Amino acid sequence: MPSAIRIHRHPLSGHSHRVELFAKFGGINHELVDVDLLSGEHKKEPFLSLNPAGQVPVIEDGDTAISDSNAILVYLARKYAPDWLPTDPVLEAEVQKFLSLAAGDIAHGAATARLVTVFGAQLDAERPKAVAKSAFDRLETHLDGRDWLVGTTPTVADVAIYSYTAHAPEGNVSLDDYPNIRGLLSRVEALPGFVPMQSTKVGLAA
Ligand SMILES: O=C(O)/C=C/C(=O)CC(=O)C(=O)O
Repeated sequence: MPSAIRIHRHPLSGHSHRVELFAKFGGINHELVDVDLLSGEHKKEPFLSLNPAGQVPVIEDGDTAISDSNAILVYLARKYAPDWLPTDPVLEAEVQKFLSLAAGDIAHGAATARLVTVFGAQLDAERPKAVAKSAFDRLETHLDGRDWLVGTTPTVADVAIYSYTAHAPEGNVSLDDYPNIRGLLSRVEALPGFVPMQSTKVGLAA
């Protein structure tokens, strides 16, 4: 049996959660390594040798270190759980589109709005809330008549979108107007191996 991959993460980070979630869904042997963001562990050695960008998550798989949550999902799917990443070029491009959405308007929208309430970030929440609403409007329309974002089975796209979308209400972005999105979140939560992200308003600001 290959040795466990190490997932360096923070329990309140949605980027970290998507990697942990996928490791569970893919049945990938892993261990979680908590990074103390409060003390700035991610901005010092030895963490910076793993990821010079100073961000969680990072995985170590043997001698290989990979950062960027979506890059990690693609790596893990290709290596350990290929059913989660289509090889058809059109479907793969569709998956990539949603990974870009997760790294773009979801990160700058719902995730950033949550930074204010959970982590006490000093920024105006109105702009990220508007970005979140625009992204969710598009997702809601896309999901009309679909169970999953791409194709007929769950892919890494659904995992990448899940964490910050499910936790958008923590940033005061309501999901009440988005029944299709709530349906997708419920389907993800019903998959074998699902683990919730820690949900608390006691974050770094506390
Ligand atoms: O790995 C990513 O895709 C992005 C990570 C970050 O932006 C770091 C964070 O701020 C976070 O973990 O939420």
